[in-house]
Amino acid sequence: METGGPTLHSGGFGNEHSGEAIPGALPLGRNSPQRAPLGLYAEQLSGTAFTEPRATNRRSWLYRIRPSAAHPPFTRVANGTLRAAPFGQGPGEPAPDPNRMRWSPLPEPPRGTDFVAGLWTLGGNGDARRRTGMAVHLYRANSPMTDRVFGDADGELLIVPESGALLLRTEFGPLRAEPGSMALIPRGVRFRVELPDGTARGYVCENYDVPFALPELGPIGANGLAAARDFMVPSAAYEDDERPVEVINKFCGNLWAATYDHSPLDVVAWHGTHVPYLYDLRRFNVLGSISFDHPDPSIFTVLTSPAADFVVFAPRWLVGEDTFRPPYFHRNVMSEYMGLIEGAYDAKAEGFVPGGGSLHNMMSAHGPDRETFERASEAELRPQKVDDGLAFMFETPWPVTVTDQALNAEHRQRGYDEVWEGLDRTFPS
Ligand SMILES: O=C(O)Cc1cc(O)ccc1O
Ligand SMILES: [Fe+2]
Repeated sequence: METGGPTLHSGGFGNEHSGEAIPGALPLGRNSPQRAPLGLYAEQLSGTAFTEPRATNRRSWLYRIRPSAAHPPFTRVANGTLRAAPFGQGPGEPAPDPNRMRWSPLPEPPRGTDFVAGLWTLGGNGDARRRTGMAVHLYRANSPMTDRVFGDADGELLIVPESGALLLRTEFGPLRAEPGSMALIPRGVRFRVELPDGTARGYVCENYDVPFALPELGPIGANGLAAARDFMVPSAAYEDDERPVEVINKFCGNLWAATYDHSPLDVVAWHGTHVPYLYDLRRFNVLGSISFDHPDPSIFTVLTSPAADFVVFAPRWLVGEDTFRPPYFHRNVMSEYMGLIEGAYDAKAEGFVPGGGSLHNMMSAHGPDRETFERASEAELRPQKVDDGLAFMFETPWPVTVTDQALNAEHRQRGYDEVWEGLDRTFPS
């Protein structure tokens, strides 16, 4: 039985939140009363070390019908198209590759593919066993998860829907993530994905590392970029289902499953800092240059962590005088995976399409394609609104090693280098 729909409340990213599906279910004044209210079991879920400083400590207390501990052994199940760090080290796995790469959207999945089965790993870095680095996944699904629930011990999941909404039924309550929003599921939090539109497609940044946080604002001041209060948390809702439910646990890169004799989404009340969030990317307060030059895209950072920044290219005005306005040519120590949620991106005239993606690895030279370069070099520099698309970037300090399936995918666009062909010399000889 589900109590409550996807009602949300604001309360600010990183704050102490709480939820209570039945009044009185949440203990007051202590976390572990001798007997928790309503016969519930108290359980702590720690996302950071117990001793982590207050500002970055993440933990929640869950008050549930049955303790998560009551389960039979986990056994290995097939990983499908999911892969994990370390990448590029197993036999036959591609070595880190400096070439620029671009992909068209994933092909349609077989009928009956749910969110977990539809996860397809593009690549990543670090090592899930050492809690460092990140992975880039895409997903495509045409079937809701039924009688199974997923939890990722390896990291938090930043989910970016591109097509089709996701109804994320989490231990903390439901979140409905539409294209144009992002959801953040903390490490270890269990959830089931339903598909209100029947099908869904999108991107996932799996962060093995220190959890995502809002970036500091420095000279920007007290406001701007993503506002803490725009991160919504679910209202508590629980399932009281005594039926077999398979819990899939992603652990050190592999999938393990155990069948519980009840739904583990049975949390009646909770409080804490280790909670799922939903954020509408159009709430992002875009800042930029109002004089000249194209700012570095770090100004568009929504969330940051040591392993990855999540950067959004949202509608904005370009007013730079005597300025080449699209992204400049560059070589970057950081590695850039980009995806497109809708429309077009101002550095690429064609080929970079919604549901597709590009990878510009550490120090690989990239920037505007020839067509964009020529157009922007001649453009009349009136104030111009860029509002025909929504793109994002997962930017990571370490090279992204792609998986064999990504390197050899039919939907990888061979010949991507050609977009920079014909940038002929104009320097007089
Ligand atoms: O390569 C890209 O398109 C991403 C990007 C955008 C930008 O505005 C400046 C630098 C950069 O890497
Ligand atoms: Fe770039």
